[in-house]
Amino acid sequence: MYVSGWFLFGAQMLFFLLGALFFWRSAKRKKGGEMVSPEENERQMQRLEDMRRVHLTEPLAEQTRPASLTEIVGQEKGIEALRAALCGPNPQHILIYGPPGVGKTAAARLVLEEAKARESSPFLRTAPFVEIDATTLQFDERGIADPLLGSVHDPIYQGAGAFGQAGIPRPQPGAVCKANGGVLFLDEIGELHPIQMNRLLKVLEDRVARFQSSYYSRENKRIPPYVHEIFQKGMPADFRLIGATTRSPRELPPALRSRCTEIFFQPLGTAAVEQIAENGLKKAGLEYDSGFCGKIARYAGGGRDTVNLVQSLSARAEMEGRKYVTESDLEIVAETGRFEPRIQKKVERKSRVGVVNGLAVMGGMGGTVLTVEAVFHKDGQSGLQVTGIVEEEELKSPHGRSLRKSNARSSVENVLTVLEQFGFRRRDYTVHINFPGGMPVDGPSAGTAMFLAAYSAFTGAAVPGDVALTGELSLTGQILPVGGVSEKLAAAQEAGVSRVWIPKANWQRAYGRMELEVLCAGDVRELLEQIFAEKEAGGAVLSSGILSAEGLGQRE
Ligand SMILES: Nc1ncnc2c1ncn2[C@@H]1O[C@H](COP(=O)(O)OP(=O)(O)OP(=O)(O)O)[C@@H](O)[C@H]1O
Repeated sequence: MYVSGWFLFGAQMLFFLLGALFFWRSAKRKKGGEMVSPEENERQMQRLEDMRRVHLTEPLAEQTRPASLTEIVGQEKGIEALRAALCGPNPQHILIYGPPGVGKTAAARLVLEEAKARESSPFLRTAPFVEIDATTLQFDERGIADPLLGSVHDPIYQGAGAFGQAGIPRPQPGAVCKANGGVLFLDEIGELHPIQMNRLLKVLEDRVARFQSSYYSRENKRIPPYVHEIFQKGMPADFRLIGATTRSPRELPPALRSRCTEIFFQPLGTAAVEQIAENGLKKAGLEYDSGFCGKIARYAGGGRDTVNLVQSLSARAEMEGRKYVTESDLEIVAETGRFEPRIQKKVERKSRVGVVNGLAVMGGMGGTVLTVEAVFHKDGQSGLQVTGIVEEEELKSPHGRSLRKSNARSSVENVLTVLEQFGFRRRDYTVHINFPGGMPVDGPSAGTAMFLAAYSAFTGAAVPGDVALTGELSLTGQILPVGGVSEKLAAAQEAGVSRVWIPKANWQRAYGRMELEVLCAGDVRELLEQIFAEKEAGGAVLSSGILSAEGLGQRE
């Protein structure tokens, strides 16, 4: 019993000494800044080296990435605006709107390179381009980790590190500081959490990112001077913001919009997609029959889709040891990649009664042609039916979900009131207005198209199929200005429209240089005079050029 007591005491002492030795050694290492043993460090360095030695070939998507602004197809006006906003002596913050995969990121990256090469630009040759995607930023109210704005690594989260043991909070710079002196490209900026957005706006204003921590004290002598400096004066964050979004302008905070130059990138038309396909096939060294790029354009909605398709085509050809690609390759690739053929809405050129092409903008996705159909029955009854509209549309945003109600129905009511100026009496007619295609219809800007369809159905005057219109209608028949005219004109051109009427107040000289004819009118009488000028419909033309129900023998 006596011997075993001594034995136990000896074992305890040995255990204690070994523990003390271990803690002494590790404390010594940490004091010298050594967090891991030299052997472990060596092992990890070797692992990194081994990983770096592995190289796959450069994906075609990288090879085909535009290397200069001239290689970006179909965005000439957007690029011109980007250059003006960023390449001068006083670069602006910028917002780029446009559908996915049409070259927004590629253009932003390249325009900084161009700015850097200019003498007058404040961007140095070393100016960084820092890219971050707002959809990957998770908002954390405690701000423990914020890759965009930066955060403070408090000692409690630093564990056994030197700063943690000394109780020193450690500022972690975010993308706003990493972009100092260059460009911060924030993709999908519309998805940013509202609190993060407000903080970002503050950084834009101050050009400094500020850090706070309850562990920070000015009196703490153990805090290194550079950390004191950061807590007291902030960290420089002097950059130009380029935000890109697929949302429409009204979905972005006005406070952000008012600080930025807004630039719109267009959806890519068939010709642009064909050009991108051709460039991609050439870079991949593939041969193809003439007309093949046009077939690719049937499946690809944008530049990224095109590059992806070309990449898959190239992979197929390579697997089979071929240097050419065929239509059957394209069909297989499109089928397996679920590339749906693009519905290329082309307008019918023939004149029809009660059928008119309107124009609309679908969020950030660009313009589209929207058909309006009207049927009037003179059956001595009064009735109005509006069909084909999406009455309610759910909008998702970082603020939550909201419902947007279509006001197409009330716009039709306005249209009928204006039509009363032309002899229409509600009590005598059952009116049916239809919007084929089930699209969310923004009533007001489709006002003139609805009016023309109703006027045509009422009078029996056929409307040429290659005409399209946009414009809001007032109760007195004035045509009021609308938004998104450029996008609408691009969509009209793509759909084969040859003449478009827009509100007088929207007229710009540049529209006069477009392939299609752009005309404008201030009120419905002017519009009707222009559309039906010298054109016989139902055998009756009024001296003013405006057709009346009386003159035409209305459809019963
Ligand atoms: N207009 C274009 N001209 C030439 N290539 C294009 C064009 N648009 C897209 N591409 C090709 O698609 C790739 C992806 O385009 P990019 O990332 O610039 O699109 P994005 O508009 O920024 O899309 P997202 O909104 O999805 O980020 C580019 O690297 C390029 O290869």
